[in-house]
Formats: sequence, C-alpha cells, structure tokens
Amino acid sequence: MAFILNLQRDLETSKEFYDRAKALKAFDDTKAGVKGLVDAGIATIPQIFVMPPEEVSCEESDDHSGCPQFKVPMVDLKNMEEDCVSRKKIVEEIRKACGTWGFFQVLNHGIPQDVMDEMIEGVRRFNEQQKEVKMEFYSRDKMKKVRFNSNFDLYKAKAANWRDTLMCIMAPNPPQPEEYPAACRDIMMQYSEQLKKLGDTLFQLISQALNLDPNQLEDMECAKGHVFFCHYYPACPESDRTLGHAKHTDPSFLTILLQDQIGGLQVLHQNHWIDIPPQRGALVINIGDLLQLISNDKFKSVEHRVLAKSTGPRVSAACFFTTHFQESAKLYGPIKELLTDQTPPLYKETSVKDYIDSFHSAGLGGISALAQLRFSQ
Ligand SMILES: O=C(O)CCC(=O)C(=O)O
Ligand SMILES: [Fe+2]
Repeated sequence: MAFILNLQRDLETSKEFYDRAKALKAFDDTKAGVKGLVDAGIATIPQIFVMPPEEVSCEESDDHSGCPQFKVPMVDLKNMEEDCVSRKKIVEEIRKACGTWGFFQVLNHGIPQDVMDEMIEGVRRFNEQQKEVKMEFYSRDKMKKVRFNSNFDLYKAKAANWRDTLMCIMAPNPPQPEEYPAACRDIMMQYSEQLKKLGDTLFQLISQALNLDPNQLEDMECAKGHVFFCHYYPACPESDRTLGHAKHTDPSFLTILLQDQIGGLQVLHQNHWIDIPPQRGALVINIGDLLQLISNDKFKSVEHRVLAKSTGPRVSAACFFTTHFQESAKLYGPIKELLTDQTPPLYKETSVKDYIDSFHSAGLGGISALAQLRFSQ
C-alpha cells in the first residue's frame, strides 16, 4: 500500500523529472492494476493515464438518443429457425447493420440470462478477491493461456487506460481446468460453450448477409477459435482526463461483448460518438478488421471506445473470434465470390497471426494494420 502511494507521489513530481518509462514499470510491478491504485485511495489519476483533452472529449457525442438514425441497431433473433420469412428479415437487418454501423445488439440469442449474470459476477469476483491470489495470474507472457494484467499495450500506448483485464484463450484448445482462476473457472467454461454455439449462428447469418453459402465463414475457420478479454473498469476519480478503453477497432473476425449495467461503451458513427446503452439480456456484436478484410469492405470494422466513469466498477467480457494463437499458414484475403470487375480486391492476403502482429506493432497514430494491407489506388 505504502509502495503504491509512493508510486503515486513519484508520478506527481514535477514534469521536468517525470520519467514515463520508470512510472510505467513501477505501476506494472505492483501487479495490482488500476484497482490497486483505487484501493490505495488516490484522489487524482497518475500522469501515465492522462490523455489529451481532445481524445477524451465527448464533443461529438451530444445526446442523439432521440434520433432513430443514431441508435445502434437491435436485432431480435427470435423465430430465426422457425420460418424463412423471419430469417430473411433477420439476415437483412444484419446486412444493414454490418455495412453501416459495424455494430448491432442481439436479443433472444439463446444464452440464458443467469449464465450472462454469472459471467459478469465471476469477473467481478476475480478482480475483487484478495490481491495476492490475483497477482499470481499477473503476466505479459503470451505463451500463457490465462493471464491477468493492466493494459495489454501498457508500454506502447501513448497513455494507459483505466482498466484491468483477465485474458483467457478458450477455443479450440481451452486451458486445463486447474489453469483457470477458481473465482470464475466454472462460468468461463460454461459461457464459452454457449458462445461457441452463438458464434456459429452469427457466422451463418453473416455469411447469408454477404449472399454466401451459410457455412462459408465457418468453413473458412472464422469461428474456430475464441479468446476472452474480461475487463474491470474501476470508478475513476478524474473520469474526464482518461478513458477506460481508448479508441480502437478489434483485430478479430467478430466480437461478442457482454456488458453490465454501468454503460460507457461508444461507437463512432458518422463522426459522432454514440452510446451503446446496456440492455439487460442483450449482447453487443461487432465486426472485426479481419471480417472487413475478407468481406472486401462490404462490412465495416468500426472504431469504438469506453469512457472512464466516476461510478463503477464497470465489468464487461469481450469474446474475440480469432485464431492467431494457433500455428496456421492459412491465408485470408477478400472472398472470391464477392469480387467482380467493378469490385476488385481491396486487400492483400494475410495470415491471422501476421495480422495480429502487425496490429500490435502498428501503434497509435500510425497507419492501421488494415490500411497497411490495402492496395494503393
Ligand atoms: O468493455 C467494453 O465495453 C469494450 C471492450 C472492447 O472494446 C474490447 O475489448 O475490444
Ligand atoms: Fe473493442
């Protein structure tokens, strides 16, 4: 505790002597994450978290809640299997959402409410348990299937985000039962099984939305692997000076996100930051960079962020469909069936692993990993 307070004092020393690398390392070495700072009773945020005002600004997010065109689409999957009229309507809604917003929410997706509630509670339990137990999992070792840390890009990002994350590679080769944290072992395994089914369903619907055979994306192994990023965003004493999750796109094929009732997730739509309001029972679905690439820009991977909040903690669980942790030489480029003389391929081929490596080294402010693969026009 005293160490954290000293760290805080260190970070507040005059700019002249401010050594960012040292401050980052000192924070990382606590292995207590952002929650550790909050538990130590800080009243101001350490310098490493401070972002330029324009990055935190909500200017673009004036209240658009009354305008239907600024509402993230909600797709009800009820009756999806019952009759082809309902399915057609659902596929149409998904086509529209993926081509414009890159985001939609789903209801009646088949995952029981108690499983979703318990997943949120499991992540909360993990983060709120005794610090010593949690610290055992603190690591940046990419070989570990289960790891906990604060800011996967701590040493690369321009500013740290107000967030701690438990990361777990779940499919196709899940960890051994004893490798999971006891606080959320059972629910992680259960939720992962449910997500595998929902993932298959969504990839079928998205294939149809691209006018492809329903099994095409699954046959391309887009649904083969998934990884959990379970986030814990403590209440922030200066929520207007940092973000819970800075603006980014997801490097996955597809992301399924479960969020609690706190809110703060926003998507950039027509240059406005639009809230994605928590709705009990709903899951947030978004297109990742790799799906934008293989759909040849038919579907969009759109920037999003999470505000830091003075209330909280906020808990969310993002499930990324990706296979980069598997050795594979499989290459992904624009799907041939989507190409014509008028719509030639916009991207070069890449393996998932190379894509993720390039995503991580692209850094903020540089050319995005997706843009690097784009043929110049
Ligand atoms: O916590 C959230 O709501 C969003 C998380 C997110 O965007 C991510 O993990 O990529
Ligand atoms: Fe994301």
